[in-house]
Amino acid sequence: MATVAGAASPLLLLLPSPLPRHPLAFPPRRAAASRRVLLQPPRAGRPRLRDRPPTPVVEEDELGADEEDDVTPPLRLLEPPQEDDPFPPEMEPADPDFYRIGYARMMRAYGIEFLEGPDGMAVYASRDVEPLRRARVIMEIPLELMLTITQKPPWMFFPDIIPLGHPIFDVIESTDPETDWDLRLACLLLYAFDIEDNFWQLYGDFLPSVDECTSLLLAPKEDLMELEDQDLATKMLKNQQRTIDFWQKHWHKTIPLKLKRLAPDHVRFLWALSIVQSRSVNLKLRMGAFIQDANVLAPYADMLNHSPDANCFLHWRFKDRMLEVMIKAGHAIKKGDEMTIDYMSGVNSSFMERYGFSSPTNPWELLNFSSDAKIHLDSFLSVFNIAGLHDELYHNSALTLGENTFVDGGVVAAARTLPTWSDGDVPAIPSVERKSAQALQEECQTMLESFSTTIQQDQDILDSDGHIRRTREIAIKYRLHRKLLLQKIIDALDIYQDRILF
Ligand SMILES: C[S@@+](CC[C@H](N)C(=O)[O-])C[C@H]1O[C@@H](n2cnc3c(N)ncnc32)[C@H](O)[C@@H]1O
Repeated sequence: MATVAGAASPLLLLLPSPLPRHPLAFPPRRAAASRRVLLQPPRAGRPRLRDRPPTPVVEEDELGADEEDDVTPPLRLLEPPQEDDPFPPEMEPADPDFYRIGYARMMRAYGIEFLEGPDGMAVYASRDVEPLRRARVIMEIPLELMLTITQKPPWMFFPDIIPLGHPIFDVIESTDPETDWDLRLACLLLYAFDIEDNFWQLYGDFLPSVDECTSLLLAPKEDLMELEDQDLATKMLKNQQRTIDFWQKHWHKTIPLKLKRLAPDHVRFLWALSIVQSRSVNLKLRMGAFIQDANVLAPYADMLNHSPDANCFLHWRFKDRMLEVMIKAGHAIKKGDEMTIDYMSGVNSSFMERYGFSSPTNPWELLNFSSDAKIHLDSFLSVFNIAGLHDELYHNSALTLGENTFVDGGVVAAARTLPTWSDGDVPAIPSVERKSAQALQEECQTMLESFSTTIQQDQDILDSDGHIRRTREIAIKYRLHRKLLLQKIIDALDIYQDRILF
């Protein structure tokens, strides 16, 4: 397995040498391909170019509740002392950490490695971690390595890399900060790529290329049709059009070269927007006395994949403006475990719209049943050892013994999406329950048959040796995942009928 450890760091280029080599440094651009060792062999026609180490909402400190969260250094401490204006003797020494801000701070990581996995680059534990009473930091990313744009006017971006008068400034200024956060961040990202030796110019080599990106913004119409979800396909076509309209409006023929070269064609802009949508996080930043909601691209943390049972979360450390990735308290980690965060609680179509992936075991997935049949909620939950209320259904897989791995996010989704009833202590009548379960199974079967392909046919397409475009692959997976969930619900209703108590 390839790790990024021991390679030369693009960060070093930003720093006055000599500096110690960072253990998590990425390989330089030219070496990237040769250092690659994959967990899975690369598929024909789609070489992975990267040894690369989100979008999720950051859990931030309760303001004022954290000991660390109290110092925003007063601005005057930023000013170098003037000869005729010495510091008054009573002035406190400045927090030395504050002066380390700038490109002098590097990303730090502990006990993890960045590896290629089945879902692209991902973060894995490089050692065991005992369950802890408190969350433990595994990555620290300083503010100055992140690209940040505030959501509300007066908008601010950070780092302040755009010189006054550069036309990209006006392009960003023309957007609506409330609705166009992604267009704005894409402009900032494209600009950062254009600055010689800027961190992002180097980090860009570790981002997925146009061919590797899973975003449906890059999907041709024929791939969108493979989704077999008209609503999602229409939405994505609209999103593509919005992006192309924006690009055409600002990248017309008469613009200066310094703007033109940022996105010479609309595909470049669509790609930048895909990167921003699939890798940014929302963050509350404290700017002096103000709290600002901001959209942020956080390098390295953006290599974390999603899981609804994530073992990590993101945390903004106000004191020294660090984004931390932390292991959740109480989680035991084994060497080789994937470290994940929870991007959001949403249905597969929402994940597809923003990130370009879906899951057959997404516990939040929903189906529309039209039948009047209902099964008894508590009986269904108790058969599968699921607890909780409708929006917080919970299955403790640690209690599941040995061979019984049937219960997964798909069964939790079944409990959430099946039409159910519950009436105080009124018990279920088994014969009525069985009839209802069968009616719901029939409806699932009808939904399955409404697709143009079967589960087997989809699997055959995905397993075939020929080259398959990334966006076609994820579109086929999306409809397959829906079918797998329908099949899972049918199987769960079989088990329910067998095990219902009377
Ligand atoms: C924030 S990035 C994570 C790093 C990414 N795997 C990479 O290769 O750079 C988000 C992207 O990772 C992939 N991804 C994340 N979580 C996933 C999951 N649970 N299943 C499949 N793909 C996932 C999707 O392509 C998504 O757009």
